Amino acid sequence: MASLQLSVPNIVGSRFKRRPVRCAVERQDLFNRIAPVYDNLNDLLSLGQHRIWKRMAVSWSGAKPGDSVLDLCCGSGDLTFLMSEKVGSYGRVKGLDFSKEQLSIASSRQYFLSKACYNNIEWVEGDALDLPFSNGYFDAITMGYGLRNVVDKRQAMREMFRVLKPGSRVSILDFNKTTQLLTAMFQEWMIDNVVVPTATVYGLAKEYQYLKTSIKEFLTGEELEKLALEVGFSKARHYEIGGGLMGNLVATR
Ligand SMILES: C/C(=C\Cc1cc(O)c2ccccc2c1O)CCC[C@H](C)CCC[C@H](C)CCCC(C)C
Ligand SMILES: C[S@@+](CC[C@H](N)C(=O)[O-])C[C@H]1O[C@@H](n2cnc3c(N)ncnc32)[C@H](O)[C@@H]1O
Repeated sequence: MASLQLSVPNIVGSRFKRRPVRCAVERQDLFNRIAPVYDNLNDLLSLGQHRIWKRMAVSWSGAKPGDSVLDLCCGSGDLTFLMSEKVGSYGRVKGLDFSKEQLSIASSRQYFLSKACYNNIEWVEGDALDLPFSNGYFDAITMGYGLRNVVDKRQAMREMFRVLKPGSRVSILDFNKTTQLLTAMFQEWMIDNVVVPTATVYGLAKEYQYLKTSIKEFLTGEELEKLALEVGFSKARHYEIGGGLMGNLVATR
């Protein structure tokens, strides 16, 4: 088990080849700020349901024992740990994120959760828009609640296509920009009347208000499928889950 230095987590060095744009720096700062409460608020505000949605995303990725896989925008590592269990000790998992604080939480969790297979995880501080990996490197990719947060969704999709092996899949879980009026109204009501008031207790109101604007600016399931096909994926299908509140795009290279 890698020795953990809590102050300096076992993260591979920064692999930024270009400076993130201002908007990306603002998002980087946002996720650094919410890192200490992120996991607990996800459990509380989704009544633990997000763990089911994440397991579905990992299953859809097609990851199997011995694979080399990537969890993009890994944050505190929820999907990274699930992918680690899926590929086992002979597999390899890279969890990439540009938030040092999120990666620090992930690295600490790896140490305290201390499952043998978690030795197969490498944490990488990097940019989803400029991945530090070779073409055709991964057997599967997951991206949980990341695509909505990157400043250039097309570039992120291009990079996922580039680093995937032919015939392999990417599984992208996020909020669903639903076209169902009642679902949209419920989603917005929950954010306004439950999520943001709860986050306010932690002094994070504006960070969680961002959820609403980011969903409004996101792509619908149909638009996500179209984007995946445009960048070169051979197949793309968006599944609505969680009563339509969430969605998962599965695309095959
Ligand atoms: C795991 C979830 C969200 C992750 C997440 C993604 C972001 O882009 C953020 C941006 C800014 C701040 C926080 C996040 C963030 O946490 C989904 C579940 C957690 C949500 C915060 C709760 C959403 C509530 C649903 C709209 C309604 C749930 C109804 C029912 C209890 C299942
Ligand atoms: C909502 S969190 C999702 C974390 C985790 N995947 C999960 O499902 O809980 C979004 C993550 O994306 C990261 N992120 C956003 N834009 C990024 C980029 N361009 N490169 C790398 N990470 C990015 C943030 O730092 C944050 O940790």
